[in-house]
Amino acid sequence: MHILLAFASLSGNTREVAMLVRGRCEALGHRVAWLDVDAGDIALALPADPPALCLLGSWTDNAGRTPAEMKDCVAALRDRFGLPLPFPAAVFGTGETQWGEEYYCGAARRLARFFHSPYPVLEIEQMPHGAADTHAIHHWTDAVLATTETSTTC
Ligand SMILES: Cc1cc2nc3c(=O)[nH]c(=O)nc-3n(C[C@H](O)[C@H](O)[C@H](O)COP(=O)(O)O)c2cc1C
Repeated sequence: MHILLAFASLSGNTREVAMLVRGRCEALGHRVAWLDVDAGDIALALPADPPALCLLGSWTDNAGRTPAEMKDCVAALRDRFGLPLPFPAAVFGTGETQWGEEYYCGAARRLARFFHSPYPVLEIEQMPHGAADTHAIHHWTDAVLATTETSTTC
């Protein structure tokens, strides 16, 4: 499958998760377009053709909010492909429970709601630590890919 992986990362935690997700997708033979939304003009970096699947990753800003750069990415996706998106979106995020359960990974939860994501949200506390987090990331990626492949083939 052709997959778009777009992420926002202020200090590197979400980028680390994104790298593990990309590695897993590529190991399973998928083509991943990598989009760091902080790196420049998002509209220019978006692929012209719709991908089979979009993976969105974000850190969470103050009190459960979506960072501005990720909001720009959402607007660019809307402008390029229309809403609802003609492909599914799966969302992962990093956050810190010290902000309170209601705000923990709030951006990832908001994005999943906004795009009516049919997948569970992957939530990682700060950066991925050790085998348990790596396993959770691989398990989530595998489940998203398997569900998408099942729903796009007959
Ligand atoms: C100003 C600020 C506000 C934050 N607010 C929240 C929050 O409401 N909920 C949360 O889960 N994490 C919050 N965090 C924590 C970050 O989302 C978390 O450290 C994340 O892993 C950072 O990811 P990054 O390294 O990819 O930028 C906040 C961090 C900062 C700097």
